[in-house]
Amino acid sequence: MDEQQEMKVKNPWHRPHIFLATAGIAAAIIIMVAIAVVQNKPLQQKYKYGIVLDAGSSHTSVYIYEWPAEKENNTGMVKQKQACSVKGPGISSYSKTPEKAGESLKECMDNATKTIPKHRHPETPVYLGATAGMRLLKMENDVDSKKVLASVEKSLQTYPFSYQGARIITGQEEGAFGWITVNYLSENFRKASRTVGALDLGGASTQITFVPGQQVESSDNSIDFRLYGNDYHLYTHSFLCYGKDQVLKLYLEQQIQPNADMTDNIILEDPCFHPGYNIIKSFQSVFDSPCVKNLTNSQKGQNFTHRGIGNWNKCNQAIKEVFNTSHCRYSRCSFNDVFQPPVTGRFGAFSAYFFVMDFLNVTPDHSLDEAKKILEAYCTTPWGTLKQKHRKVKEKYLAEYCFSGTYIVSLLEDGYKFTTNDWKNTEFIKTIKNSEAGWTLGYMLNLTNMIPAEAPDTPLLPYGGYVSLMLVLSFLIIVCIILGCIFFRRPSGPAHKEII
Ligand SMILES: O=c1[nH]cnc2c1ncn2[C@@H]1O[C@H](COP(=O)(O)OP(=O)(O)O)[C@@H](O)[C@H]1O
Ligand SMILES: [Ca+2]
Repeated sequence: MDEQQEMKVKNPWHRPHIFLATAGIAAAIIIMVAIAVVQNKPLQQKYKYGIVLDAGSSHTSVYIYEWPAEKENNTGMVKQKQACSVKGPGISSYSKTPEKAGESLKECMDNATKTIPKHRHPETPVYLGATAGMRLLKMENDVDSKKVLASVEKSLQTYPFSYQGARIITGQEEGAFGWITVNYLSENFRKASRTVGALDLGGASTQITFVPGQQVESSDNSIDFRLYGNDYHLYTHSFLCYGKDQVLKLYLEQQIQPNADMTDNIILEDPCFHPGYNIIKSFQSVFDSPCVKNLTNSQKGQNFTHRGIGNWNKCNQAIKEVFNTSHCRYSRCSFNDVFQPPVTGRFGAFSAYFFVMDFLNVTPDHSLDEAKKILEAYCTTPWGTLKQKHRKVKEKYLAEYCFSGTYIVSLLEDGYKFTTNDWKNTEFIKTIKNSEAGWTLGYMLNLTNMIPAEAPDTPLLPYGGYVSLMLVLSFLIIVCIILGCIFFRRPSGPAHKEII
């Protein structure tokens, strides 16, 4: 055999079965790599969007939510993309200039137009829900409240989105949708875990919602949902006038005891305000709501001196007076003759609960007694010292944190009958996984039917597992074919002999 012939025989590529095997493995590797690349390539996510305006008593917020377009019915998928705080007061404050209510939304709605991709605009729903500020305005003046709603409606209809209506939501809706939001974001529905109760504190009303351990005796307080294959029977109540701004009016009304011939020299020595706090206020500014009594015209023009004395014990005692516990037509009540079963389980307390407790640095690690000590120290701090220390904090908030914090503790303890253990089970929260806790998300999920009543049929394997299994099986089949080729190929010809 000459040298050239020997080279030819020893070159493995000249043996078809080795060539076949190598080519097969290479093909398998290329296919696997190709699939892996396609699989891991960040697919261009297709998102859908929804907008909810929370028209609260003190201000309006515009929330934009987003969710992957293909997974609408999967709980845990909808997230808050953006929140925009509308400049100026809540829409109910525009009762005498209703056209300004609609105008006030412009900046945040223009923002939403920029944030949401243009091709999604026509299918993006927009909802406006107004809460207790508008409930009170409606009680006071139905025509004015309709004008305000018409004004915001007109403004929202000028945008390229799918306008779905502006309305005053009920207190039950506010409570129930807040509960849905916190449990949806905590994935308690999907995992069928124990739910958490929801506590919302606004400026004009406050809500408590939880799954009770006993029958709800009053139909007004009962609400049922079937979510993800489970039935939930909720207890919920909304106390109008017990948000932190309106309850301050109730409290001041009790403190001032106006008489028919009020003089200009009335001085209110207030234990819930700081020593050194001394401000002249008009009676009108306190008695300007249906939560408190009507003033005569002469009383309306008069002023009083609001003087702080910073006495936490007296403040706490005085606040308890806003809860009427003298009557209860049910087996048990919270206050004001409202049925309430004993609280049970964990609670998430949001909105003003969070703002106040966050400012006062009260955390779930503090016991109820420690929280009271912190409040006592804060309430007795002179007003001048506080203003020096917190120059950037709005003066109105700063002056009212003593009252609001003491009210929160009293609402939980004296109002809802929280024990020290229930307090430990309560967390003050602003957001869950970057989405704000509040009624808006639950409201949108409900109106868009995004939480299915029944749990969807889950595939045997998750998508990732399915792809991996298919890859492994394909690889094994290819290897088997190649081995089969090698194994069953009859050894023949001189080339084969010469290798051995
Ligand atoms: O930073 C803050 N510190 C203290 N209170 C705040 C802060 N931001 C908002 N608030 C208060 O939270 C409450 C929000 O109530 P909202 O306007 O939602 O009323 P509603 O829910 O009763 O209609 C108001 O009392 C408002 O003053
Ligand atoms: Ca609110």
